Amino acid sequence: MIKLTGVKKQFRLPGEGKLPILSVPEWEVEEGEQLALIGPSGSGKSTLLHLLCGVLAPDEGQIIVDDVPLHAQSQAQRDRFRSEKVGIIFQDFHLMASLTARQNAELALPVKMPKSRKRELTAEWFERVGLADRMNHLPGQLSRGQQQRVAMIRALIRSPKIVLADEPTGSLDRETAEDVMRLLLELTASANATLLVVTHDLELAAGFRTRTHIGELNEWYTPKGAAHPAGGSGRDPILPGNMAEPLGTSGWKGEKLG
Ligand SMILES: Nc1ncnc2c1ncn2[C@@H]1O[C@H](COP(=O)(O)OP(=O)(O)OP(=O)(O)O)[C@@H](O)[C@H]1O
Repeated sequence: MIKLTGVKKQFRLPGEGKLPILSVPEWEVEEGEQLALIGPSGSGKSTLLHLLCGVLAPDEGQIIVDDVPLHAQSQAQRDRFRSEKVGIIFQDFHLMASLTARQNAELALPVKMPKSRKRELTAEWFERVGLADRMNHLPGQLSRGQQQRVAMIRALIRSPKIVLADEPTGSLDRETAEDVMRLLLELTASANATLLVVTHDLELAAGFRTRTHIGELNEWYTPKGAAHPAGGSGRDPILPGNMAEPLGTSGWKGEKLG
């Protein structure tokens, strides 16, 4: 579903030359996989999401997402790819304050879709996330957790093949964060969408069966395919207390990439 080969990304800083950000020799994510992306601040997690949805292009290497060679596409082609195939969820929801929750969700639907179909689809989705009675409220009249649920509907309503979430629970309290993450995992699993979540929350990351850690110096670690120490529960008892060490050396039989 996602395959990166020899990807390099750097940014040009005025007066300072080029700053290397990401160097990914090889990395694959399978269709339907749910993956937490963790790593220190500034290690390039958001940059990676921007490359995967085509906002940015790599300086070198190949990025193939759902059979689309993004590295070989124009910005316009990548923009079309993003609107058709990718759902994106942000830490701060990015809802339009002057539109109702339902109107915000409808923004993601094709302009040409009949209004009656839009109404039907949004009603179904608001029911699914438990907000059927809040559809006509403005974002400012909703709690932060409810706003993130609306943003989730907007990201998922077109049934994207890939869902990218950048710190989706970063501005929520613990209980709400857990609820929102649970819902995101359930909704993407039932749609067989591939989910990548950037998070600093190690407790939430521990709930993901697959994780990739980007460390200092662009080191990549992934426990993909490793036997899970916690058996069937999907939780890694090692991770939260052991973040001084990268995942690949923490007791997981992690495969170090790069
Ligand atoms: N447009 C840009 N121009 C120059 N430098 C940039 C640009 N975007 C990001 N960077 C730099 O790239 C590095 C990686 O940024 P990025 O936002 O991807 O990291 P991150 O791992 O998501 O960090 P955080 O966890 O703090 O959000 C940082 O040093 C950042 O300053």
